[in-house]
Amino acid sequence: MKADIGVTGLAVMGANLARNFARNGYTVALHNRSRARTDALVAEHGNEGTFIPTETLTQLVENLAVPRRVLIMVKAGQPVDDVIDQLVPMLAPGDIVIDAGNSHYEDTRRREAALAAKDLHFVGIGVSGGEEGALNGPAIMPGGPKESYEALGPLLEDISAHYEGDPCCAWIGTDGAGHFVKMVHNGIEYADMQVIGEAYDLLRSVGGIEPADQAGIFRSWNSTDLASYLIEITAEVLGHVDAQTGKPLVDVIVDQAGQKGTGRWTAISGLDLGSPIGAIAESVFARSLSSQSEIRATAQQMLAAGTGSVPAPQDADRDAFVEDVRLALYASKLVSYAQGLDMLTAAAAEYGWSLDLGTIASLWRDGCIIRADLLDVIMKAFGGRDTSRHPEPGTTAEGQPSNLLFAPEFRDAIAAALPAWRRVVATAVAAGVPVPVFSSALSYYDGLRRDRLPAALTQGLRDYFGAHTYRRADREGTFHTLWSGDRSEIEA
Ligand SMILES: NC(=O)C1=CN([C@@H]2O[C@H](COP(=O)(O)OP(=O)(O)OC[C@H]3O[C@@H](n4cnc5c(N)ncnc54)[C@H](OP(=O)(O)O)[C@@H]3O)[C@@H](O)[C@H]2O)C=CC1
Ligand SMILES: O=C(CO)[C@H](O)[C@H](O)COP(=O)(O)O
Repeated sequence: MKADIGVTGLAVMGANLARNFARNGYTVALHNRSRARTDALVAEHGNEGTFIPTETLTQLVENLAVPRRVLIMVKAGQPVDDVIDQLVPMLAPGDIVIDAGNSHYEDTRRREAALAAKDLHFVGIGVSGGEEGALNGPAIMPGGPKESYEALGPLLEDISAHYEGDPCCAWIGTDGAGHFVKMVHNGIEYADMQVIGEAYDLLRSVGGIEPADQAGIFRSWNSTDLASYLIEITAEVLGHVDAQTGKPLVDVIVDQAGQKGTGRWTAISGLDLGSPIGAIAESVFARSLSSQSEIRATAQQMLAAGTGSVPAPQDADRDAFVEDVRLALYASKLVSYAQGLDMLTAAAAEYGWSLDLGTIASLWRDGCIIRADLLDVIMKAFGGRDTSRHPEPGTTAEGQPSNLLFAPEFRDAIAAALPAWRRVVATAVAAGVPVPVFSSALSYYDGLRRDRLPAALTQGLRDYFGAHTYRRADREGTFHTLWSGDRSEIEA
């Protein structure tokens, strides 16, 4: 008996994906660099399906049906190259190598080109959903050659999450497109968590609402248009009491947020593409600032003067404040999604990918960390799922808004939230509570809408010190003012 797929790398994600394939009726060959993980998986879960444990990559390959499908789920970076280098000499044209880790999309582009030259298919897929998603159904974002999706897609769709019958998996685009989309998913994930954190901080620092009571507030918000996995688990975390101290767990956890790199990559790519993704970038910087423990400790002594404060709202005012914060959170969240999707459009143009925003939003409706009711509305705003990527019926991508915020339902929602959003940012500034994403998102929104931006002055200054020239609003051409001469204007 040959296996339908081989999985190498059996830590949290690989082991759970392998079990997911097996539970869906596929025969799975298993391999891990150190044998112990393979043995543990078979010992603990061998009854969940048909596994073929192997000791070496050679054995793994020998046990695969043709075309061979090998899924790599090892630590991102050099380990992926190491495994590919070992696998390639053992594979034959038409075989498929799948990298399902959080690899950088440029690495995926490089690896895809190298394997294509050997007539091998290399498929970089983004997987989201953490440990539980990997086992029970993650969101899957596969890139790579479209023809490889014929041999691989059905397996991936079977193990993916499903939203109202639609698999949360569809071919995304060539080479690194799948990993790029997963990277942006994570960038949005960073912003989502940061706006939740800012809401929590405001409710506590200004509203005087303790974590246990906030758990109830977040639980109630999960029945509004904020309904999402992250809001749901926020209620769980805020409601959890530390068994050792009796304090809310959130008060015991060190306030320094970790990061493994995908958020940073999103911010860097945004800069490279010229995409204004300030809300996402601010969420990365917020984690960086949180981790600067020494400088923060010094600043608390050196920069103590002028700490803001506002009176805590009482009773009815408090309810109004809570609702204001909810609306500010929702508006800021919409802006970060708009920025992430806008960045996908920029990347599609840069890399020649045909990214369909409706399809991408549809994949994020379930299984992934940013899953939210909102994503079904976003999918519909972008014309639904592209049927050419998936056999299910759907509408065409024609008439898509050029920015999420232009879709009527979101334009109206933000307009309704705007007064509350401004009040919340103003209150936060007065109280000295940092709200980098609430405020950056609001500035993005205001910046988009403003008829004249101070960029005109920036251009004037650039022309003054560097003869960088400027365009005029009243006629065609490029101009330079002779600043150190008679200050007449010449056509450049
Ligand atoms: N954890 C999560 O929630 C998510 C993780 N991901 C991504 O999935 C991938 C796997 O994540 P996770 O399961 O957490 O595992 P880790 O990222 O912790 O990687 C551990 C695995 O990599 C193997 N490994 C490390 N170096 C090498 C090497 N040089 N050669 C061969 N194998 C090596 C380890 O083998 P050994 O046992 O021998 O040490 C082990 O199987 C990562 O890219 C991660 O970013 C994606 C979505 C969610
Ligand atoms: O990909 C994921 C979820 O979608 C991983 O959990 C990833 O590790 C999250 O990023 P970070 O560790 O930087 O918060």
